[in-house]
Amino acid sequence: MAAEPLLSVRDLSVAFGPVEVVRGLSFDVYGDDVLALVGESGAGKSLTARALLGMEPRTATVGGTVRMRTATGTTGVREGAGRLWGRRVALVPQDALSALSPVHPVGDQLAAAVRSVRHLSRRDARARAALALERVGVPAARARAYPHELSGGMRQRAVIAMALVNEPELVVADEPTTALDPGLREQVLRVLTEQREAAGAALLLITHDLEAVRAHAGRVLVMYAGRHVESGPVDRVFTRPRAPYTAGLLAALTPVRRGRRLPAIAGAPPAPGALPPGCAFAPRCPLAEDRCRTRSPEPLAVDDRVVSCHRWDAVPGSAADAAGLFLERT
Ligand SMILES: Nc1ncnc2c1ncn2[C@@H]1O[C@H](COP(=O)(O)OP(=O)(O)OP(=O)(O)O)[C@@H](O)[C@H]1O
Repeated sequence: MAAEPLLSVRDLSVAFGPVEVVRGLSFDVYGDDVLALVGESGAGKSLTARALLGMEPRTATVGGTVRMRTATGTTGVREGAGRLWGRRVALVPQDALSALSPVHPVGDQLAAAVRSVRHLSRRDARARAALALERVGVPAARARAYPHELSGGMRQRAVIAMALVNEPELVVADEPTTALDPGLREQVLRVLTEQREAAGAALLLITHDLEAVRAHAGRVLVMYAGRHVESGPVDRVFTRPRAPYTAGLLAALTPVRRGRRLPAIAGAPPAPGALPPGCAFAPRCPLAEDRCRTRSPEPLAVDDRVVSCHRWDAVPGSAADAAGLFLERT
């Protein structure tokens, strides 16, 4: 891992009017990283990604800083984030149709993207586009197809090619395979991770699929109700979660006691604007005590990770035992 992060996010907040839906979020992405962002629906994962790209909704107010390392060693800031789009940072969205124009063949769209950042002839740009499509498994002959003429899997491959064609340093993929049939998801995700590796780009992967995180990510950041819960190396966090919320999420992966699995943590996250005082997870947490209900935990460096939980040292030492905390309550 490079000593200096490619992307540094500090105290990021995203608010709609008085309601903060992302709050005090800090993390780094390194040049060779696959960082997964996980958490239940509404945790603020997509808005975090959009804010990094300068693509947040117009009604949102973004605070904090996002800095990106430049070739000269100085840093860029979020004020320029809109301009980073397409060149240094690229997005793979959930829905391929929203990323592609319905009225142009995919090859032409890729070639236009190439020409938007490079002075190349049409022919050279088209050749580059065809190569990018071939790399992700879209045969050259399909470059002339319109998006609606491609299958869902092929379309998502084309979007991955589009994201990588201008050799970005960071790819942000927001649930890149959710819209696909389950059988195709792993295949397309593998294409994305292999291609980003070949291109030497870092990947910020937003997903609900914890198996995919285990298979493809090096580090993970768990969010709850817009805040940081736990972050660190996947192999460590998945085998020994330090925050009860992480343990509860992982319970879906870990057979606890006589093969029983927990389908989901009981209860639901709080609505934005109605967060309880203290730790937002306290009402659902089997380990919560008084201080959890009154004081919000600050991120703390513990061994190989950062954890935002007052009770981290009371979490059992294995993922299965920690998941068992939640089983007691079902
Ligand atoms: N344009 C908007 N206006 C107001 N609130 C919004 C807007 N977009 C998102 N939100 C709210 O912000 C919170 C975080 O949304 P976000 O889409 O980032 O969550 P997420 O973690 O990506 O969820 P999912 O996994 O379902 O995609 C949610 O409670 C959502 O309702």
